[in-house]
Amino acid sequence: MSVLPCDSELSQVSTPLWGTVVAVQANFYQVQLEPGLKVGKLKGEGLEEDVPSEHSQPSIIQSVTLLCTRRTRLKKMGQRVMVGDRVVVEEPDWEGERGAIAEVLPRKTQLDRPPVANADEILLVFALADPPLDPYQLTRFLVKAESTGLGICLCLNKKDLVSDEQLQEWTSRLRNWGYEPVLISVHTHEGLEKLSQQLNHKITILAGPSGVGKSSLINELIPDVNVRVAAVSGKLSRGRHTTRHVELFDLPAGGLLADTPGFNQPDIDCPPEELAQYFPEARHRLATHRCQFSDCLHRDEPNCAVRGDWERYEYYLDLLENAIAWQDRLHQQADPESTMKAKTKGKGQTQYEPKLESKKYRRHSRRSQHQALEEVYQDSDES
Ligand SMILES: Nc1nc2c(ncn2[C@@H]2O[C@H](COP(=O)(O)OP(=O)(O)OP(=O)(O)O)[C@@H](O)[C@H]2O)c(=O)[nH]1
Ligand SMILES: [Zn+2]
Repeated sequence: MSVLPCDSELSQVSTPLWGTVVAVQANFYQVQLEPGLKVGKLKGEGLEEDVPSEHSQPSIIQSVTLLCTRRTRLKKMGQRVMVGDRVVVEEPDWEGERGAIAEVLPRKTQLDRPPVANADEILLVFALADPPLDPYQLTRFLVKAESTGLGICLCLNKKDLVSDEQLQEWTSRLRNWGYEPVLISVHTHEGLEKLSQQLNHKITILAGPSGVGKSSLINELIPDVNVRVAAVSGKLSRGRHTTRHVELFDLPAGGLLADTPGFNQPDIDCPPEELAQYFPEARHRLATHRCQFSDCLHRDEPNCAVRGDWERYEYYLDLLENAIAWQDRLHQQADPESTMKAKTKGKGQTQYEPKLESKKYRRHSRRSQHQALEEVYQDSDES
């Protein structure tokens, strides 16, 4: 802990203290205080105990983390405290490194999976090779990232494993999708400086499939963290059961990075009519042209502005089925009888039978239904 005397800023002596929640463990919150002022002197550094008086010296305290509880009042209000929350801390116990969260500031953004408040950006990491870059999987991740409304930084790692031609091909292909990838190699350090600049002073959520080098990248960006790295083959991916545990790491140049295994298998759980907005190619088309029908799903409707020969249109159609399946499931959960029709049997008994699926969303492939089921199981597994 560094303590810098600073007489000139006496007027700013800070109670309450402000901080950012960097980790949540049961009912405890690690709050990293913003560099600020404290009246008094620190024990254990040859200084006497904290006794505020007119002779007390104010000190700037940098990078102090306090283990905090949440004030009962917040609990009663049902105020949730999330990683990334900006909070007011009261009653700091400097020696015991404890405190109490008295207030949560309004959130700029909020993600529920993973649970992170105030994130600015998603850093989506894929590898150019080993594992091979799969455009469909990349699209799923991109759509999921787009649906959060946060900024997206697409980063392609393992540049050292591919030829210049392949790099060129991927770059121009992704530009056509609407993305400008940052090409890096954690092994050779290429591109890392540019990437670090991109992350400065932001809360960034790291996402990407297993084996692409996320842990290696964290270790490189934050040298004292030491996140486990393993060979691609024979390694269990970081388990789903840690999904809800999110921690923010301090980036040396300012900014926080959240490592979130929970993003490894993105489900497409958005309303079908929103999906096109998550494809930059479709977004651009809709910015200049209109479909004939305002509720067009851009499949086979006449005079559709989105349908066309852009590369990912087939992926759009596929993910649309996922989104429709998700919405059907949601309707079913909300009102189980809505997908059943009543049939009167003899003796006045009523029995429910499944209705045909609603007209508008009738085209389900076996594949999307199968995926939907998998997702249901995943969800129940996690809760
Ligand atoms: N050739 C090459 N290999 C890399 C590079 N970055 C990481 N790797 C290797 O890729 C493998 C996987 O790296 P990890 O950092 O564990 O990948 P991860 O994304 O954290 O994987 P999960 O923990 O499963 O999510 C390791 O063997 C790394 O040494 C790179 O730039 N070039
Ligand atoms: Zn359309």
